[in-house]
Amino acid sequence: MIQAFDLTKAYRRRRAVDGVTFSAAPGRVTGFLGLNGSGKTTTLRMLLGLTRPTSGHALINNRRFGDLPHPLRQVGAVLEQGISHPGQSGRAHLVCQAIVAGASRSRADALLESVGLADAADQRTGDYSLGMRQRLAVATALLGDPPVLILDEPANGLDPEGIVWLRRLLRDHARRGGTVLISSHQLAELAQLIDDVVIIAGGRVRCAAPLAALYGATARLRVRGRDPHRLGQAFRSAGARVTADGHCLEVIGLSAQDAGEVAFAARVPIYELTADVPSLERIFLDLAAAQ
Ligand SMILES: Nc1ncnc2c1ncn2[C@@H]1O[C@H](COP(=O)(O)OP(=O)(O)OP(=O)(O)O)[C@@H](O)[C@H]1O
Repeated sequence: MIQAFDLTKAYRRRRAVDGVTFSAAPGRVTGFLGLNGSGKTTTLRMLLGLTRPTSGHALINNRRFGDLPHPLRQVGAVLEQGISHPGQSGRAHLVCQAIVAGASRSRADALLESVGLADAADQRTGDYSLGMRQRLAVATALLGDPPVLILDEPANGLDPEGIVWLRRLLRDHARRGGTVLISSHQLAELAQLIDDVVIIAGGRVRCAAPLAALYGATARLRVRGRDPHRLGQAFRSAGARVTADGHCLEVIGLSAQDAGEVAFAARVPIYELTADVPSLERIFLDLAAAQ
């Protein structure tokens, strides 16, 4: 579990992060989205005890990062590239890090295999491509087999096969009860991976919700039924915004399932019900723009 409570970071007078509160739950993948400069990296660094908050605090599994007894066994992080010495081989880097994390050499070898770097293990990391460095960073994060993963743009530089691999890895981690917090600009990819979403803009959280609820709340339904007037009233009573378009109604604020239930309760037969669900990209841009 990751919890941020009113996290604030000011540089000189400017607040890069301003009262950020959210949580990322075990068993779920949480996407952390924001435009460039919105405060994502600063927030993630505060979660990991790398940047001291001006105010507020963060907990990982109910403790501040600095109070975790075995931090590398509790949290794995991918924060930036260039974590390894360019003259060191991938294997040497991972074996050194395994010693720090209290993991075995055989775990390092197994991870090289599972991230697809076995054949390149003895190459200098300075000669690695961006995608290979990302794979090595993910392997490093997994060394201590931590339940919590915090990943800043881990898909950067990964080819399509690498993205599918990462998606599987993170979903499996969550399925086993792990907590995953991931920032990414690749929204279409992210939409296939995440359960919950936190959107940050100008250092503030604009939205924190399950992705399904966000889609439901922003979906535009087109409904045609026997009695548009009565149907419109029933939808409005259920809290939706309704506009009439000829014999059809446009409904915002209800999921297709809820709209069906409302129509059933109002005893109005439905002839047609289609949902126009906006993409995560559209939702994100609308929320990020509403500063
Ligand atoms: N050490 C620092 N000193 C001064 N300002 C900083 C520092 N670190 C970050 N900032 C500022 O804080 C704001 C948020 O930066 P941050 O790196 O957290 O954004 P981000 O959402 O991760 O952006 P990106 O997607 O481009 O990586 C930016 O305006 C940045 O210039």
